Amino acid sequence: MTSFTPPSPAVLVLEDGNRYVGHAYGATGRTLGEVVFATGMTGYQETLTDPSYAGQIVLMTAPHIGNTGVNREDMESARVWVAGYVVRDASRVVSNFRADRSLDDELVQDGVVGISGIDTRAVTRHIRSAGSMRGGVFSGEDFELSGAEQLSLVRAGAQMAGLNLSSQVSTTEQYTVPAVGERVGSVAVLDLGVKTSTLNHLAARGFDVVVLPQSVTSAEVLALEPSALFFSNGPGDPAASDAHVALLQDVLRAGVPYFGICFGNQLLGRALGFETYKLPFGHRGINQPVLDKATGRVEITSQNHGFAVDLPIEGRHETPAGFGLAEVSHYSLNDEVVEGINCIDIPAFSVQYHPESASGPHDAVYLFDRFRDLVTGHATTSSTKENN
Ligand SMILES: NC(=O)CC[C@H](N)C(=O)O
Repeated sequence: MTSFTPPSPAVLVLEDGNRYVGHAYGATGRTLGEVVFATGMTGYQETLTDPSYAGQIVLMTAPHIGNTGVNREDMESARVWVAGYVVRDASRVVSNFRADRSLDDELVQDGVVGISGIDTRAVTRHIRSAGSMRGGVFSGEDFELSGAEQLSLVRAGAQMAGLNLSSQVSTTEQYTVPAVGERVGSVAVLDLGVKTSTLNHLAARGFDVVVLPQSVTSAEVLALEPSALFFSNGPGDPAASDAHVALLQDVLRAGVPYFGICFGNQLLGRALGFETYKLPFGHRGINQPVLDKATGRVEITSQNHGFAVDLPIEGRHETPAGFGLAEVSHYSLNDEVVEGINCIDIPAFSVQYHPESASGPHDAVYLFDRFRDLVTGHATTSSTKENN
């Protein structure tokens, strides 16, 4: 006779007092973080291993999660980074030829507390109107805590606004990913939570990719004499990253070409002297429409951000930090949030979305070619200047 073990209970508690009871999934215990929703219908493994999600309890709107398991090739970093995971229906069967373990096992291995059986549509609709907020998932013994105790733990948790998380996700040692094919130069990458796909895209454009810890100084970056500088995506509030902003300003003043993705776009905005602000519930998904103003082309993009640069989408703007003119190159067709910055007078640009996708459509991959062309074009211009 087989015996049925009922799933053990878990609860998702939001800081406004809302509670959603479901089943324990992944590691058992307690976790706190900012509750955000992600709308990608595919690609949960890439989402979970994107370091930008550190400190966040991620809720998937796709109702069925885990069916393709976890495999080695789709890791965007060495581990799952989300602080917690909320799903509707956790697949009990792994069904993919590439899978080498289940998502449940992966979450347990990385100590990530999750919850399944949640009406994720209801939570998403609530967050969409009330905004992202702090929350907690409680299972095992922590499920037995009183509702009041759970709520006070949630309310004592860190707010995402003002949080610097770079040191939690960055490499501590410098390492290099060698250029693939014909070498065009080297790019210094500030690892603020970089994804593997991004490094591979840069290497595939002929760059030796020198990945640097987030604690590096501008003097150390310049001593490497890189052909270009790149700032990655990453978790936390860009307004709490003053040291990275100062580093970027120093390197831009030295004339080094720059490309930034997501956090790297927000930090370029700040380095130019503009402000960033927190969005009500952010953009997280793989079908976010963005307009490329220069071409009029609409790109369907992969996104994951809760903050944005405060800059009018029309016109060119004098940069308060003295880097000449800058303009918005791309903006969101959903809500006109800035999705890209182009500098007119210095060789620097960035996008708020994810051209490396992983997961998501490949519409924006041309930006890596644009970066290579900026660097090689720039090298030609400087050597022409030197020759004259
Ligand atoms: N993916 C990212 O780089 C995210 C940037 C920043 N942490 C945000 O939430 O907006």
